[in-house]
Amino acid sequence: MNISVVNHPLVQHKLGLMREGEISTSKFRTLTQELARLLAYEATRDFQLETITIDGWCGPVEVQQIKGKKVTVVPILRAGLGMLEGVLDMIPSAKISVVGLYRNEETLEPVPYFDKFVDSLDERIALIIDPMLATGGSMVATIDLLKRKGCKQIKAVVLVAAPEGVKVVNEAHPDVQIYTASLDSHLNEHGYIIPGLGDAGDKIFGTKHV
Ligand SMILES: O=P(O)(O)OC[C@H]1O[C@H](OP(=O)(O)OP(=O)(O)O)[C@H](O)[C@@H]1O
Ligand SMILES: O=c1cc[nH]c(=O)[nH]1
Ligand SMILES: [Mg+2]
Repeated sequence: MNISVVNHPLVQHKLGLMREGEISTSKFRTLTQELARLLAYEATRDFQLETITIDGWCGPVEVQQIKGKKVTVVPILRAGLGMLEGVLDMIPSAKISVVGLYRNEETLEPVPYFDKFVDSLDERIALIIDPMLATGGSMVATIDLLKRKGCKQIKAVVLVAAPEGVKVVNEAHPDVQIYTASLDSHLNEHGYIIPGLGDAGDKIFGTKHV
């Protein structure tokens, strides 16, 4: 399976804090951004470097810089917005493409309602961000959209993934690597990840799930 579970102690500790049932909106939001930063760090580990010479304080000095990688970060609305600032902290020059999808709570199918992509997607690596990968429908739909626009290099960064969703993404798009803080147990009968985090969008935005 194309999945990297980031087992760094900071990641696991912060994820543990997020699982608290009565967590406040403010704490959940802060931890989402912190985890997004750490997962972005891992998801960019294979970016290549090149050596260049710059004018240093005592003359020319060789330094390393990331080689020709243009990045677009792709938050899936709404909940993906909760990770955006954290990822941009690590990749400040990234351009942002937005995909709006919500999951129909009865059919569990993704319903598209918005998209806006940056240009030159064929030259960019896309980092899709969404806290939850449940059935995988929303992630597959987003990857489909990006590929249709010419994007060739795509990674998915999620806080928590369900095995069912990972399988769906792997089967549809075996070239897409998934980075996550946890591969959880399973989905319940409503398509929620167990143990999961509950409804991440509602927790980030402070809306009540009824
Ligand atoms: O893997 P899937 O089964 O497709 O489910 C995951 C999707 O569901 C959630 O979004 P939701 O539909 O709740 O929208 P929201 O972000 O607006 O709350 C989550 O943020 C993912 O986008
Ligand atoms: O567990 C889940 C599944 C979908 N969306 C969420 O926010 N949480
Ligand atoms: Mg939601």
